[in-house]
Amino acid sequence: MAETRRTRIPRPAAPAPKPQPLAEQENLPVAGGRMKRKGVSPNGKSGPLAKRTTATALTTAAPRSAAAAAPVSASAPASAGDDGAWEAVAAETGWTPADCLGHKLAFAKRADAKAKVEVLAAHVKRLRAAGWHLLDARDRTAAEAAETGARAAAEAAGRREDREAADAALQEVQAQLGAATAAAAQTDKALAEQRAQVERLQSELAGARDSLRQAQEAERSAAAEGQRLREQAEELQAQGKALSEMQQQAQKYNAQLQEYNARMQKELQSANEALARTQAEKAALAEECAALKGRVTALEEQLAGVAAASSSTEAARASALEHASRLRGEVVAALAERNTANAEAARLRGELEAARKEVKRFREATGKDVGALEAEKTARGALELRTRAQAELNSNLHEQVILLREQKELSEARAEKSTAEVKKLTAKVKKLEKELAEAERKVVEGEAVRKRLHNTIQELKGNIRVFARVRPPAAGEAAEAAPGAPVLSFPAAGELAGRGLELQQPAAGKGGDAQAHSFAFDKVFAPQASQGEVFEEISQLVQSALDGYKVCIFAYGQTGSGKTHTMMGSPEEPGMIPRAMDQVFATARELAAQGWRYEMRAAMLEVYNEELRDLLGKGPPAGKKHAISHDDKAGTTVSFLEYVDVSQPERVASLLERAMRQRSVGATAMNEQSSRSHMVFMLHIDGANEGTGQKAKGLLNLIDLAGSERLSRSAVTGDRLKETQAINKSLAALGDVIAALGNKEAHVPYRNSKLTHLLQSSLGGASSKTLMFVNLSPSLESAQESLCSLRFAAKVNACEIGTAKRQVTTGR
Ligand SMILES: Nc1ncnc2c1ncn2[C@@H]1O[C@H](COP(=O)(O)OP(=O)(O)OP(=O)(O)O)[C@@H](O)[C@H]1O
Repeated sequence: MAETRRTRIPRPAAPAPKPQPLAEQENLPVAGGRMKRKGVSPNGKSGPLAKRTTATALTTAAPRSAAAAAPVSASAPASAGDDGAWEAVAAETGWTPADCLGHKLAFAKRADAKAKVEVLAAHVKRLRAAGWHLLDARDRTAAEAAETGARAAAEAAGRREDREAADAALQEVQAQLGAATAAAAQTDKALAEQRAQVERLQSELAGARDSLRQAQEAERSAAAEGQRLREQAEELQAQGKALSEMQQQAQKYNAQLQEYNARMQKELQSANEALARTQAEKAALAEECAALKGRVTALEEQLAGVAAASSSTEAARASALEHASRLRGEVVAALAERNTANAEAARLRGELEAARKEVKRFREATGKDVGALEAEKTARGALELRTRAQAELNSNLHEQVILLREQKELSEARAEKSTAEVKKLTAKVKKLEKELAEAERKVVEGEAVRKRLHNTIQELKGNIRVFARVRPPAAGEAAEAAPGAPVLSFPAAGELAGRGLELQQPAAGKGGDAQAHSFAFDKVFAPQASQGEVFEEISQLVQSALDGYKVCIFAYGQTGSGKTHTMMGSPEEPGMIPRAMDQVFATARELAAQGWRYEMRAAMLEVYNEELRDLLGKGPPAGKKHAISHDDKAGTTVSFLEYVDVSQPERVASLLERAMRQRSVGATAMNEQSSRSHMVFMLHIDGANEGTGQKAKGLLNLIDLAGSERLSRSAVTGDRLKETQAINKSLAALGDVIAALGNKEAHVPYRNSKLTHLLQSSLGGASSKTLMFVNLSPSLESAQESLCSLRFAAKVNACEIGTAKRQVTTGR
């Protein structure tokens, strides 16, 4: 039909669509209908649709008979169509163009030739309309094909350009990455130098502080010694003064005593003399009295003789009377003399009595008698001796005072020297402190640069990273796929050194070939890598939690591949969790110098058979369950979960021990101590900077996942089978979440497992950073499991999750 039409009315041939490469066709975007509807070719010129319009115009312009349709057989539809109006024919007959082409004409038996010709002409018109219609359809299809081809070519060109631009951007990013890495290395070096300088300055400062402390101590002890000596000297001086006063007083008293003694002796002597004189006078008077008594007696005898003789003679009596009167005169005189002597004796007796009284009075007044005076003398002698001794002591003390004064002067000189040294040291300390402050400022600046670079590198590398770690072979464990071909090997040089890993899968049967599978990750740790080396690589990530990021580090791998060893480790070789805690505390202490204060709360729980279990607390009350909730402000919370304040680092070790004891441990055919649950350590970090008013809210999740082995291999039944199914389900859910994040899907199936629901805010959120360890056993019998783990890890590694933003708020 098309060909027939082409002979009658030549139509411009539509350009054949260019065949497109399959890949490009596959890559065609679904959009494009808009251009088709508008009838504009992708290059902007008139496209096939325009051509079709031209062809239609030609057809319309062609002379066509307008004969009316002749009646045909009763079975044929009535013809009323015209040349170009297939739609009219179709409306009239209800045919499709194929019906029309396949229609057989049937004439009425008695129809004459004219009628037949008319029927024929009418059918020819219908056929022509059908032909035109089919040609139009072909043209349209060809035009659409051409349009699609052109658009595909344009889009392919666009995609090529995009790819080239992407390549250029990638190169630029790689160059940036290189530059950033170099800058980071330089900064690290500068930081290390600054740290070394700070350490040197700190040690100098510590030395200077020690010397200063020593000097200050020496100064203090010298001052104390000086003070003690001064006090001693003052005491001695006071003692000396008191002693000299005492001595003076004693001397004065002594002199007084001596004076008094002399006076008393003089008085005693005069009293003794007076006594002796009085006694002598008394004796003389007694003698005179006795002599006078003898004379009186003799005179009385004479008188008696005279009186006797008077009787004999009167004359004699007169003379005798005369003599008697004379004698009487003499007696009177003698009596008067005797009275005088008696009066004198009485006076002397009175004097003696007075002298005695005086002596008595003196004795009473002094309480001393001669013996006492002797004792006084002896005491005075002793006093003199003491005085002499005191004088000696005094002179000794004086010498000591001089000595102490000299010592004091020496100490003062030393103290002055020390003070000068202290001043010098203080100035040095001040200088060192200034240098230290400067160095610390530089460190702070370096720290800020480090953070920036770390985050830039992290952004460039993507916020989900994968590290592979292969444990050493256990005793008796075969680790070769074929002689000399280890199951897991590591490229020692080239681009993949430190990042590449090759797995040799043993031949399936005899004569088969071993298969090699190559993988590349962000980092690969060979069996000899120590815990410290591994931690070194994640320390920056751990640091991010203090900077306000939500960090999630988990260990994935089959049972017995070294997950628990990597995350928890042993007391001899502590794993990532204890090391991370140490680093967090150490860094928090360092950041305190920049005004940061942190509050840290830890919780530990396990996800066992899709149930949460608190490893530190008692768990929910009977009939209740732990419930997970996420809130922008409060972050992730789990009801009835015990959060422990770990601002004191000493508490962490015992917490980890407690949690590990509580963790569900069961035995499988793979590992006698296989952990059958996912263990999650959560550390909430709330930081506030007093100086700047900044606040940072970070979260560190460290997860030891349960073993990922396949059911067939772990040979478990019953409860263990249920456990393994639950583990596999949650691991699959974790993979799905990561894949959905990587594909930027609108819905991320966090709620498909308790583990992913719990980690929702830390996986793929705006401020989250994720690292996965894929732990591998080097054993031959684990090769298949290792391959599964590596494939899972490779899928995770291929995901690119958006740029993380730290949760820092400013302002008070
Ligand atoms: N890097 C390593 N260096 C030395 N020994 C290791 C290393 N990794 C693992 N091991 C040892 O291998 C054994 C199994 O390791 P581990 O218990 O950590 O495995 P796992 O993956 O946690 O197993 P499960 O999933 O059953 O808990 C342990 O005895 C552990 O000490």
